[in-house]
Amino acid sequence: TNGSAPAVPSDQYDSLYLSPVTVGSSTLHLDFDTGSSDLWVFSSLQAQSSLVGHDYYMVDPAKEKQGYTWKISYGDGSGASGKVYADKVVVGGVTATAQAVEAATAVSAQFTQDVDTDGLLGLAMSTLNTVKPQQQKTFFDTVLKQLAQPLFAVDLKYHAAGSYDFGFIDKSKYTGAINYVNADTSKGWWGVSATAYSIGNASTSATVSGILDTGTTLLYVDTPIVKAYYAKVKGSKMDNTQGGYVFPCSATLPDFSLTIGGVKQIVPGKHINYSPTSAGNCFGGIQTNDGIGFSILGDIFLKSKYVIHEMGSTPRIGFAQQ
Ligand SMILES: CCCC[C@H](NC(=O)[C@H](Cc1ccccc1)NC(=O)N1CCOCC1)C(=O)N[C@@H](CC1CCCCC1)C(O)(O)C(F)(F)C(=O)NC
Repeated sequence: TNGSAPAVPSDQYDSLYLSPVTVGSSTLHLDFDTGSSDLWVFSSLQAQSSLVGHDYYMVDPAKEKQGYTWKISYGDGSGASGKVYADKVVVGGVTATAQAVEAATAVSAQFTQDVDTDGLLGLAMSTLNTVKPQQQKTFFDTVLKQLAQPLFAVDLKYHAAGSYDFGFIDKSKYTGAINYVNADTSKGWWGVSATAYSIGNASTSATVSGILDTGTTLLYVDTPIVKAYYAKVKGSKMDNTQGGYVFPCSATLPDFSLTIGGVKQIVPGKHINYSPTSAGNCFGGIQTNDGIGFSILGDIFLKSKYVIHEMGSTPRIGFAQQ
């Protein structure tokens, strides 16, 4: 089988993308996240007050995996925890009959106040799953054998609805050739490395290693690269109150590219103007990975590409131009 689910921006800046998923008998809107491996949902186990504005999973005690718990914390300091159920999960017509559904008993304030997100669907390796006493499979791992091809493809778009394809490559969603590289899954993520970057049409050799991450809004790379980029943006500065590089909203932003598998993967300058700030300037889509330890190729990087994540005998990543 195969199937496709839409990926709809949650706001006008593409802060995150939401996809409809049937969990048990409810349809929830989840953030598909290649940076983590838990499928967790807002649930009837939470206080009613934290459910306001959310769709949520009505737990069935008969489906509980007795004694199983989960607890996850994310790079931005948010987190959630709860209990585990085995239930039907359907994504774009692809059905997992007994998927581990992690029902929240508690979520951090950031999730409660973000009323669009009803949970996350992790698409990293199952080795990162937080369920105890026994780690559980991601949705992708659960359905892998029934998929026509062992892959999912990510088609996030700039200020528009895109899609996640499971089990097939949709030729209508890209142009030109697909360029494949082996994925480094040793840390549980979809790891890639670049051998150069370019700002405008000037190329510089450098090793940039990081992860593809649909659950991260921006593109985080090494500080020297970030400095070199904003040196080309008149009026740009590091603004600690805003938490990153900002610039005049009228600035012309150069294109940025990373060379992966010998092919330049270009991020259009337009995509690097992420959003206006409360201070009247604009916040950059490229920011420093200081404190993270590796680069994160998030939505700013992904939204100009069709990216195939193939879990074959050797995991591979395919890049194509949208
Ligand atoms: C800087 C290091 C990464 C930060 C990254 N978070 C982000 O990128 C959040 C996502 C978000 C958008 C809207 C509302 C709420 C949250 N955005 C964010 O921090 N910003 C601040 C800068 O401006 C852009 C928006 C993250 O933790 N991503 C998680 C998944 C998110 C967790 C919070 C809810 C949304 C999904 C991740 O799984 O992708 C991870 F890999 F980073 C991770 O922590 N794995 C364990």
